[in-house]
Amino acid sequence: MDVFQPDLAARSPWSAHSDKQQVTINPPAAALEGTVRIPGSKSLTNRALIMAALAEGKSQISGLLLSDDSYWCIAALEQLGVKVAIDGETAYVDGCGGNWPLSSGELYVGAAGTIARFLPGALAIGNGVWTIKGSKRLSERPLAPLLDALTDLGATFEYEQSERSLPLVLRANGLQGGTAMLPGSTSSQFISGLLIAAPYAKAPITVRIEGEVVQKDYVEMTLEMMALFGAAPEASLSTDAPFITVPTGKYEAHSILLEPDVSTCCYFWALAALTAGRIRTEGIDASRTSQPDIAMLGVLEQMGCTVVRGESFVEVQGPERLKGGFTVSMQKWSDQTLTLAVLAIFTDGSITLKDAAHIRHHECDRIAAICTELGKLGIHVMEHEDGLTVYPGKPQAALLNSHDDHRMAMALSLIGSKVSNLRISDPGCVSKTNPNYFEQLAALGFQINY
Ligand SMILES: O=C(O)C1=C[C@@H](OP(=O)(O)O)[C@@H](O)[C@H](O)C1
Ligand SMILES: C=C(OP(=O)(O)O)C(=O)O
Repeated sequence: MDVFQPDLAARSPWSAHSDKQQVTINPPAAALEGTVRIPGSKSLTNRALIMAALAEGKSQISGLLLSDDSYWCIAALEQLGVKVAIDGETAYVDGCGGNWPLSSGELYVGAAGTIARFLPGALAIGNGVWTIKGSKRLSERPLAPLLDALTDLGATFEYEQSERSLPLVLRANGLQGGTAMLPGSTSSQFISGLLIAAPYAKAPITVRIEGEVVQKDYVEMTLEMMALFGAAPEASLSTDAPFITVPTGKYEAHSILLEPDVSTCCYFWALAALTAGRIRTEGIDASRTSQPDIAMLGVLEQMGCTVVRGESFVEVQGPERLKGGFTVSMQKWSDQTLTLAVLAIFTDGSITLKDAAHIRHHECDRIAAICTELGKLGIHVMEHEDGLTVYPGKPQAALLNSHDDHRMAMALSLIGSKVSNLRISDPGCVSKTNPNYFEQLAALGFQINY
């Protein structure tokens, strides 16, 4: 077994199964058929929580995700003195109007890239001294371009371990206006993080983006949410020199019902694809959602699935035989690279996934990790700098390592619909975005044993 220590300190009280060494998955006895209730979107939840906290007045956020990433977001906002009341999947947030009630303290953001990239700017608008810490992996993930941009706009950072990464101390003294430059190639979250804070700067901020933006739709999602909370950013994203200008102002409290998490839906749509089954997920209008992973549906159709896009549901029916033999650019929706890599095993031709070099900086080096784990199953894989090629094969049962990465665990679990006694280490890591994942599989007829 690999020597690999998950960072259990990043598991929140909303996690489950972090005490379990491994899960064994066996395929369901009957064809997969059913409706799966998917929890709220991580990306929408953390954006809404932070904007509601900055806003003037009381916001109601319904359809909230209850997972590690949202737990640490709420915990950090409470450390800043913001009152957040949770009732089921609804949060009531007493916004601070841009003046954080407290002016110093320590914030822990777990393993959440969204919080690590969205909070520094939001804190920099005020006056205070804040220590920000995160999981071991999050402390290795890139942050420098955002910190440099915030430094240029007036924030001061000191570093407790490595330069320009967590853990850090932020001395906030308001954000100046002006132009900030950010690269687009490493993480869209840097851009979102600066945009969220920008209305509270002392003068308008223009964010200029250098190079192509990975996962650009997440920037659009940020702009849409800012508009819902009353901001008026002006974006020009489709040009060679993309920029966004944000006028000064304040967010206004807003009541909002969040969509289910499309990234999580993808694992269930993939299960329908793999088993010639039929799975329906409720609450998503595929023609309107801003969540980029909705692109999965088009690729599933290319693989032979039948997809019904309802006004408030999506249903996927898998074919007798999945088709492969194509290349997909994952630049815009790279969280599903792992899911497609697993689907590729069970098709009639190799699949190449490209333009996803940035996922080497996610919860683990996802390209290296998926190649290693598929290799353990006897699957032929070619690793590329920006992706991988997966060749169809017959996986043998194995113990797979989830690399403390919720998407590794959820993607690898799909193999359990085809292979008996598939084992995955540290199943609790799914709680970053979907603590009840293995219970959802059990409800569909999988045998799940810890
Ligand atoms: O803004 C967001 O909510 C997200 C942006 C993406 O990150 P990167 O742009 O850092 O790749 C995505 O992978 C992540 O799951 C959510
Ligand atoms: C990359 C991801 O998360 P994060 O928000 O931590 O970047 C993810 O959920 O796949």
